[in-house]
Amino acid sequence: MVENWAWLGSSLASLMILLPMLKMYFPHHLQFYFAWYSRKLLAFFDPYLHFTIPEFVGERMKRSEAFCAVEAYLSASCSQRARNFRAEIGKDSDRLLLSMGDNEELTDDFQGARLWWSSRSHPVEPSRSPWYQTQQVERRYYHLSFHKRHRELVIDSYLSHVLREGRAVTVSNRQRKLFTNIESSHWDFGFKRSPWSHVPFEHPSTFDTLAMPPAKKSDIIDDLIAFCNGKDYYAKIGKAWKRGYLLYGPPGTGKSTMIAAMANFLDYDIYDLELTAVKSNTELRKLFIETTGKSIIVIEDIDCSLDLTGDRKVKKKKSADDKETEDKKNAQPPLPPGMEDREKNKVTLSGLLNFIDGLWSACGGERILVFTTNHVEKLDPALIRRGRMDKHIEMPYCCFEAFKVLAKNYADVEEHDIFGQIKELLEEVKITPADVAESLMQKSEDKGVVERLENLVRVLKSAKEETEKGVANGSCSGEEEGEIVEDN
Ligand SMILES: Nc1ncnc2c1ncn2[C@@H]1O[C@H](COP(=O)(O)OP(=O)(O)OP(=O)(O)O)[C@@H](O)[C@H]1O
Ligand SMILES: [Mg+2]
Repeated sequence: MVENWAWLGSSLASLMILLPMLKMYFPHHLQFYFAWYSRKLLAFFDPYLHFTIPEFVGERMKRSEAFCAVEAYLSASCSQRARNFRAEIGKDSDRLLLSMGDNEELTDDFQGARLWWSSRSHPVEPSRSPWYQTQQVERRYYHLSFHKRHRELVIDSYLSHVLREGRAVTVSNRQRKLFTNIESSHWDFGFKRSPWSHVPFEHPSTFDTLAMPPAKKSDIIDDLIAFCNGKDYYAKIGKAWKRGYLLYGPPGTGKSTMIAAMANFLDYDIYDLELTAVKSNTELRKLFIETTGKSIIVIEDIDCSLDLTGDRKVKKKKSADDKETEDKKNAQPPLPPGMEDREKNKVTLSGLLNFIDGLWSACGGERILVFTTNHVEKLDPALIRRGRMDKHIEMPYCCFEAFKVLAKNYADVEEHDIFGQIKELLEEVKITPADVAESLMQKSEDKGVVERLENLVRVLKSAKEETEKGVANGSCSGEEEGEIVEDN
């Protein structure tokens, strides 16, 4: 019975939509009366309310965000219950996205209310405007019916539930991207080109394959989970929903690998910001505004990116040296025009600090900032203080626990007699996970597990000899406790 009412209601609603197309056949005054009376009739008999969500909206016929969210929301139940599908290849994706086919109907239950969704389409009237001609022959829309006693529930809760869930499905279906900034001379906002270019993000690193002490790893995972579930908490404490991580340690200890693992864990995009290609603080802000939520913004090797370290000191010293500098400048010939711009336009420490936690940093929400460095001691304390870089993570040399992860990944071995010897050597020798991984890597078919473990023992022994030789000669190998090895 209920279904019959819903059917009657939705049929009359469809008639309303089709009415404009009947204008060719009905005189204008009749069209008006017909529509008016049928609406009255519908309201009198039909206890059901109806929503229509068209695919394209606005003068420019943009695809409606609400339509996309509903489509994604219904795609989950559609793959299980529908008999008639539409399948499309998602943008930048190699997956088929399923949606309801024409005239397909689905029911949905929400907090005790039953709702009916259907997918419809109607032919497109040819445009009279010579400027706007569309290629489409039909226009799709979703139709929702429910009993009027659920009006408040649907308007207050159900529709936001559909939007939220639909957006979440869209995020998980999307092909994640790795962005990099384009030189500003190639930016073209007139044609709505972004200052970022991108490729699909396909790095396979995960926290399972990341070699580091387990306690440290689970601490980072817990921190990430708390961040991505913390929308309400951040709002409550009045803090922008973002978190900064500083990853520091010698080359080859897995800083970049960790960033990829973080992105895969959280299902985020990555914006890899090449700071040396950014000419000014204004450009930096523009780049930031063009990033989206659910992303990690990375600045690798922050100590090498720009001369950010001395900026504040320079400012302080400046007043004392002002006169002297001014005199020197006056004595020198003027810089050529291009060079003058370069001198003026560069990213400064205060520009970068603004980028991290100024007013603009709150736009978009749900963003993680990661800085990496081999030389943490060179960074200005203002740049990495808690609140800007909230969590400092040292990426250490390879310990036995980390080795076990690498042995499992690279050689498929979890326990072996040689492990004892390796454990002792790792306690005496500083070696990066990258070097251990290289020794364990299978380079030819005939190299078995034992050969690869023995190869690692050889590498560790020769590293130990090197260190001992260095100590005997009284020369420092540059690898004292806590010291960071120079990247040659
Ligand atoms: N902790 C680790 N866990 C798993 N693999 C690692 C780890 N550290 C290094 N590797 C391996 O070594 C290679 C180099 O690591 P990665 O590029 O992450 O080092 P990095 O710390 O970013 O070095 P750099 O400071 O030179 O940028 C990676 O491709 C990865 O295979
Ligand atoms: Mg790196």
